[in-house]
Amino acid sequence: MSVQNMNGTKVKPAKETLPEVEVESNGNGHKMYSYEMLEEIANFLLTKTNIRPIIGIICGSGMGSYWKDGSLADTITDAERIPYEEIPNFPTSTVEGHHGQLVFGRLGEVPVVAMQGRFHYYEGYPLWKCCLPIRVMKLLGVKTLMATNAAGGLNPSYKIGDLMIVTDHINLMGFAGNNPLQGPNDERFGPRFPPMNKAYNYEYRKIAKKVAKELKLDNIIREGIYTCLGGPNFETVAELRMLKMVGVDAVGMSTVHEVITARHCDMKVFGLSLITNECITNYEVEAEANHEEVLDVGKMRQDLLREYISRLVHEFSKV
Ligand SMILES: O=P(O)(O)O[C@@H]1C[C@H](O)[C@@H](CO)O1
Ligand code: HPA
Repeated sequence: MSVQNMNGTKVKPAKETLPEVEVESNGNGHKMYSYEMLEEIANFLLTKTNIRPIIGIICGSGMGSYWKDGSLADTITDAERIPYEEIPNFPTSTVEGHHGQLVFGRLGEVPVVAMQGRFHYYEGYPLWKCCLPIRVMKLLGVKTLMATNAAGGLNPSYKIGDLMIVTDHINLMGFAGNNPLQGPNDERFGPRFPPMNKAYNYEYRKIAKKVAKELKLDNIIREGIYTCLGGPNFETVAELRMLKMVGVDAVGMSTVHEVITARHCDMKVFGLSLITNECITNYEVEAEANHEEVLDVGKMRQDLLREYISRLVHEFSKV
């Protein structure tokens, strides 16, 4: 459901959030959920479904979360949908294009759980809370995270509608001292100082390129470096020029902290960006980035994404 704001733009109405039960301080003014609380959330979900997912999929903006018919999350069979509002102590989605539910079911034979809607820093959630579902997935038995996102194409050779296999990321928010792993470390999830040089699984990336070739997607498949800014504003020309200089290929507002959280708890990760708009690095250009275009490109590519990701799930499940 959406309402119009004063400018006539469609926005999601604010939802009432459940009262938070916060038990541990992360030493930075924020409170975090304990391992036991996350276990409670996972156990609650396990009572709601018989599906035991091994792959978790995060649907990016407009990529299965908004366009109800034919979207990736709607392709899942034996689907059991659990709205975020019904999950105790779970955040809620506030962004248009992020439906706000977990979908348990199967893609082919493979048991999966899809997040039809993710949480972003700009919604007001601290990074650890944006990433809470990843740890819940881990406790559900998920071994592999497939994080998809909509992103602006900064690499000049990229075109709108291209798919970028993420080879690596630059954690810009981390440079500014903001990290989802900040605070006391619970070794049951992972080590205090996790390595990040193998963030995006090499084998998966090879498979993704092979499958893209088989599906004749060679002309739209790219590989590159993603970075996340806090949002919600899109970037200035000067910011984009700077990001280009340091080797960024695609710019978004998510994924990096999710991947860090997933790697911390030893999940294997695959990242995929849909290039939904061109990053404008020239003051003479009239066009402006906007969320509607992001959602429209998601819709334009939904059939292709559904086919590609379903194939990848099948291949990844064999590794
Ligand atoms: O959830 P993702 O990262 O796919 O969403 C991108 C970033 C912003 O949330 C939004 C901007 O249009 O799309
Ligand atoms: O150009 C962008 N910048 C940041 N986030 C985005 N998400 C989609 N497009 C963009």
